[in-house]
Amino acid sequence: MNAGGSSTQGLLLLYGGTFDPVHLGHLAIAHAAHAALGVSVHLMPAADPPHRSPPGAGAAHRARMLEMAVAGDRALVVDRRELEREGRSYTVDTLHALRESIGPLRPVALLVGADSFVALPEWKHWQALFDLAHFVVAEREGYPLDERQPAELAAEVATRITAEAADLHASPAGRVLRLRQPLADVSATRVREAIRSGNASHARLPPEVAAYIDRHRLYANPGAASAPV
Ligand SMILES: Nc1ncnc2c1ncn2[C@@H]1O[C@H](COP(=O)(O)OP(=O)(O)OP(=O)(O)O)[C@@H](O)[C@H]1O
Ligand SMILES: O=C(O)c1ccc[n+]([C@@H]2O[C@H](COP(=O)([O-])O)[C@@H](O)[C@H]2O)c1
Repeated sequence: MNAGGSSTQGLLLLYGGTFDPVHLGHLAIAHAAHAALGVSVHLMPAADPPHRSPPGAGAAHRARMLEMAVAGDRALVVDRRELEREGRSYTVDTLHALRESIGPLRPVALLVGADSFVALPEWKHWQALFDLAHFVVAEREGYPLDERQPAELAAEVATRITAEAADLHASPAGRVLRLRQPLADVSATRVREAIRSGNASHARLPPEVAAYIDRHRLYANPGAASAPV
């Protein structure tokens, strides 16, 4: 198998998120996953993310900021599949639709942060996800994976964990790889809070994204979410 990623049969690595807005922590783990797995990372903004209150910026703004953040970066691409679907962006629905188009054999992996992963048992049909994709779990400041995993998740992980990236290229789904990247202590919540309270948050953002937020006055007031792109 070609682990280099250009083949249509190579590992497809999806990185779903609200990206409200995309920040340097997101880009750091995407690059770490690219380095570990040798394939491009498809950053997939959720149109209507489950299990959280509505984003501060509309989907069109969030996708535009992502496109600016990855422009010219050959390791990262924006994947718009969840923007093209009505209703809540449940991951299991996204993966079923993907499997209908690519079939059962191509390896697929989902990149998630440790805080998302420890909440996996709250996701829709969470156990079915392991039949559809691998997981690549990025460590995150404040979320020690070994301590925070609920027992039902730890039981699933115990039989699936691998330290070998090659295992994710060798089967379609079902393995869990831990990504030990340098931690970037950044969150979109803190970025939004800083902007709302009048503080610049540029150090945590790609410069084009910071300029876009300023230009469209995003996150400064509640009406900005649906303002035109
Ligand atoms: N600094 C980070 N380190 C590791 N993982 C991260 C980091 N920031 C985000 N992630 C992961 O990226 C994915 C998408 O995150 P999301 O867009 O919700 O960003 P966030 O910073 O967690 O946002 P918010 O504060 O609004 O919840 C999630 O799986 C999350 O765990
Ligand atoms: O499918 C679910 O039930 C589900 C519940 C929570 C989160 N997710 C997905 O997990 C990814 C990260 O979510 P978030 O809220 O941290 O941006 C994003 O792709 C979400 O759609 C999915």
